[in-house]
Amino acid sequence: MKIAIIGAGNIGTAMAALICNSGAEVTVVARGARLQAIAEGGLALDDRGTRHDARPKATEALSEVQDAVFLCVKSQQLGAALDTNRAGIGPETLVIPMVNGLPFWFFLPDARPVPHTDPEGILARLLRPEQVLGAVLLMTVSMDETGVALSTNTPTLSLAPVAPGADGAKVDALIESLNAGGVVTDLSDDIRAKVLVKLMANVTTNPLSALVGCTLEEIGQRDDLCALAFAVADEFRAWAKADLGRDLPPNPWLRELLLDAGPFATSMLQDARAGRTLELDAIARAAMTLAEDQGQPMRCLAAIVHALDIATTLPLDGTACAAALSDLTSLTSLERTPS
Ligand SMILES: NC(=O)C1=CN([C@@H]2O[C@H](COP(=O)(O)OP(=O)(O)OC[C@H]3O[C@@H](n4cnc5c(N)ncnc54)[C@H](OP(=O)(O)O)[C@@H]3O)[C@@H](O)[C@H]2O)C=CC1
Ligand SMILES: CC(C)(CO)C(=O)C(=O)O
Repeated sequence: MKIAIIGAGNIGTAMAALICNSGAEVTVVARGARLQAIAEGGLALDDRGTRHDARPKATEALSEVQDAVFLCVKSQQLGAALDTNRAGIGPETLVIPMVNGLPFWFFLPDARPVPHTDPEGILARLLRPEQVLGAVLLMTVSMDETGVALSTNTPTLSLAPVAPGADGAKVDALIESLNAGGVVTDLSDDIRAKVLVKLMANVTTNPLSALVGCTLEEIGQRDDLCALAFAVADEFRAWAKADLGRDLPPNPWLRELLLDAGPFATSMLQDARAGRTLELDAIARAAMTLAEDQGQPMRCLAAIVHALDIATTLPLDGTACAAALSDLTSLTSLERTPS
């Protein structure tokens, strides 16, 4: 199989290093110094002490049609990444956006749009719903200063066509390649349920972690942070039930997950520390807007997003952090006090 990975950050590097083990012909799309480094020295993943070194092809843009293309960029970068690589994506190419957040395809094949996820309409224009595979990746990856991806758990991936009419044989062949490379992959019969559970974990932790500079474990351990995460979870769960008829796991499940995750800096905290754009549109604003449209605004999440929007540096330092936490905590206690 010809498999391309667009984006050679945390997830793209980890995926490329593993898929190269499978015998597939792998091409990585990167840019700038990262492209040069991969072209010259390959790339590597260190999975809890086991190292996977790989020498995929490296290019600035795809020029040959692929069997499958993994989009390993941030959600707000999907449109531009697709556009630049149009030559590698034919009508039969499977396209797998490996992003967190509420995905642009969530309501397909219905026409209902997911706000904030395809602002320029590029994804809708360039992709046929039948060629898109929804993906939920459970993996924690960061990168060391030499460009080696570091992961702390076995990558587990769920995939599923987002609309009827997908090429089932090609999907099966892709799943076989992924498993052969060491990405534990299944074909999900309810990918949207998995998206919502993963998003509940991200929406409750990523923005908060970027604001106050805490790891997942710290959110689980500190009562003040955990209360805020739970307040967002309550809002998100209420929207998912009212709008989508979906039940999501309860708060004790969330706390267990956070404590089990250990001292991991979320991808949004990594972005905050590096001064990069935060992935708030897909992870927070999409669901916030849908909930607002339903007359059920997510006030606590909106307050965290507002605090991120007005911050001059992120994560917040000592005094600013204490003030923001005090404001947020008073908001959640007001919400929980019956009038
Ligand atoms: N890290 C994690 O543990 C997890 C992350 N995720 C999700 O996975 C997705 C990817 O995250 P992550 O890997 O951490 O993000 P990174 O920011 O580490 O990687 C994104 C990479 O894509 C590159 N890129 C962006 N646009 C293009 C383009 N047009 N052409 C080529 N390269 C491009 C960026 O390059 P440049 O630096 O040049 O901009 C960067 O190297 C996100 O949605 C994230 O939320 C999901 C599960 C876990
Ligand atoms: C690994 C995990 C679940 C941590 O929140 C994540 O998806 C992220 O960092 O974006």
